[in-house]
Amino acid sequence: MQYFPLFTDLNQRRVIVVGGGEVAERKVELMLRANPLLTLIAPELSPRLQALQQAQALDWRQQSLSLESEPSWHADARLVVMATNDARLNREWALRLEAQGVLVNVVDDPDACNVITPAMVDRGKLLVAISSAGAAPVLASQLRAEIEQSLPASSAELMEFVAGRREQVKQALPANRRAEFWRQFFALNGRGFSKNTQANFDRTMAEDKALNAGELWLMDAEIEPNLLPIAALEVLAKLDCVISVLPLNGALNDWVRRDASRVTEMSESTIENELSVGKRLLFITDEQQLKFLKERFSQARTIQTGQISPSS
Ligand SMILES: C[C@@]1(CC(=O)O)c2cc3[nH]c(cc4nc(cc5[nH]c(cc(n2)[C@H]1CCC(=O)O)[C@@](C)(CC(=O)O)[C@@H]5CCC(=O)O)C(CC(=O)O)=C4CCC(=O)O)c(CCC(=O)O)c3CC(=O)O
Ligand SMILES: NC(=O)C1=CN([C@@H]2O[C@H](COP(=O)(O)OP(=O)(O)OC[C@H]3O[C@@H](n4cnc5c(N)ncnc54)[C@H](O)[C@@H]3O)[C@@H](O)[C@H]2O)C=CC1
Repeated sequence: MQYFPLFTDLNQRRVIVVGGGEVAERKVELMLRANPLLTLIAPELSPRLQALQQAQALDWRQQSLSLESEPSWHADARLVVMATNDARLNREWALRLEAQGVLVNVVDDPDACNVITPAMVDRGKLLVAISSAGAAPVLASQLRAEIEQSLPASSAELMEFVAGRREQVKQALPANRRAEFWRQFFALNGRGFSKNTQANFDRTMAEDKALNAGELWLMDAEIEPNLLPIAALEVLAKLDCVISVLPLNGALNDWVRRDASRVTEMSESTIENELSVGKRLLFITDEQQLKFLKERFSQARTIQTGQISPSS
């Protein structure tokens, strides 16, 4: 790797472009997207640069730079782009700037650069940068065009949407489930923003919660344990807690996971909390309370003789 890619914050940082021709124009237009304080040093400006100067997008210092110029010309610059048609001047100042640790780009002289500009796909917060280290700018440009195709213009809006919901996802999901959440969201939504994006987000969130939520099982206290289906035994063997006023009868007690806790009651809010951290609960109670729990917890499933109810 000849160059290491880094993304530089140029917002309100001084950037100086030397030269006012076609190349300077292209670099200025690119860099203005990053909102720098832009100074242009050149004796004359191309028509497009003149228009930008009139729109106050840049400061123009109308002068020629020379090898004898005072170094103060670049005093506050974070980045300097040398884009005159005087190759010797470009290179000489580039070497001096490099020696002082200033970032410098020389448009037609990679050896004199300590930074080079990649081909880029700009979708707001999402930015793809492609470099060939100067070996093949045309290939970088072709790849850029290919990637442009796979990222709709509305990707930028999608990035804003996603950035605005990162905190919500952090709050809602533990760290080990967030990456999977986002993979599912992008698989469902794709890379563009549409009127369905919010619904796609909500659906992914709901599915993730359902997938990772605990289980609430209901069983009538009158049930005859020997008539339970095999599937019910598997459920019993994985329980975290059994809630039952009466002690469990012998066979049932054997089938429930040995270290599951046994309690005689549990409040609605405790049930909610336990389910939200993935606990598996079994309520053994009378018909009336079962009915109440079924209405209160829509995800509840019932264990009956001969069958267990399908998941909702
Ligand atoms: C080192 C670097 C310095 C810098 O500018 O930062 C540099 C140097 C040089 N470019 C030259 C030529 C061309 N450059 C392009 C195009 C782009 N050049 C860009 C970047 C860079 N060019 C940096 C390295 C980037 C990297 O490879 O990682 C892009 C990616 C970004 C941008 O400039 O915005 C932009 C594509 C943007 C896009 O399409 O997305 C084309 C094609 C065209 O114009 O259609 C040609 C003509 C074909 C050819 O000659 O290959 C020459 C020879 C000049 C001469 O003949 O004298 C040199 C000097 C040399 O090689 O010595
Ligand atoms: N135009 C192109 O597509 C390409 C150009 N290049 C090279 O990039 C350089 C710039 O190209 P262009 O912008 O097309 O040239 P250009 O001739 O259009 O512009 C050069 C600019 O530099 C200014 N300038 C000259 N001496 C100066 C000094 N001492 N101080 C301040 N400003 C000064 C001029 O006033 C002019 O505005 C040239 O060396 C060229 O060979 C390289 C690759 C492609």
